[in-house]
Amino acid sequence: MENEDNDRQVEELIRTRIRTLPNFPIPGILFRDITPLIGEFTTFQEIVSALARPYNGIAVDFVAGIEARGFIFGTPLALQLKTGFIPIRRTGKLPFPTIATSYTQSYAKSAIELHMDAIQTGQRVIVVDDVLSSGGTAAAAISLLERLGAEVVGAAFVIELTGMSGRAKLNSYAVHTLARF
Ligand SMILES: O=P(O)(O)OC[C@H]1O[C@H](OP(=O)(O)OP(=O)(O)O)[C@H](O)[C@@H]1O
Ligand SMILES: Nc1ncnc2[nH]cnc12
Repeated sequence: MENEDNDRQVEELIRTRIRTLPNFPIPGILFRDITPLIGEFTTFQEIVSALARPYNGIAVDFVAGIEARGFIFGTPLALQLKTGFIPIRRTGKLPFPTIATSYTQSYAKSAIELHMDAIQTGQRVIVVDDVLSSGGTAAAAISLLERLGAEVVGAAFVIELTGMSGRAKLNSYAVHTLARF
């Protein structure tokens, strides 16, 4: 009950603070700008604590964040859960040998990669990003992690765009989102 009240309060906080801009970055996209959520300490802290809540007491080896906005929430989440952090980056940015994949997300095509030594088989990972929309980005990140033998124990997002079927794309994973639009 206490957790449900907390969840409702955090969802309300996000709904009040998020900034919504039409036609960015391309016509037809209603862009959900998370910068007001991180510009103020208590809001940022509430959001990171809410992201962590389902994983408190669960064995997790790493939080993996997806460039760029996934880094903003992923690194404080890793510190809160006392895990290491794995950056999943756009291709060409990581210096050590990598595995890569290309994907389509809501308004662009892109490619991401992961250092080949980032994970040992069986290590338990949570994937984090700011927005779950089509799920293309998160599914690509999960596929890379699983190619290295990771066990993906959850995928956490600050915002879920419910009309975009990202949750259906990730239906074999435990998806945790803080606010739905
Ligand atoms: O569910 P999807 O349709 O895949 O969309 C979600 C992705 O889109 C945004 O990233 P973007 O590619 O704009 O990159 P950024 O984080 O570098 O801004 C967002 O941060 C997610 O990573
Ligand atoms: N509508 C949207 N707003 C912000 N980030 C997004 N990533 C994918 N779709 C998005």
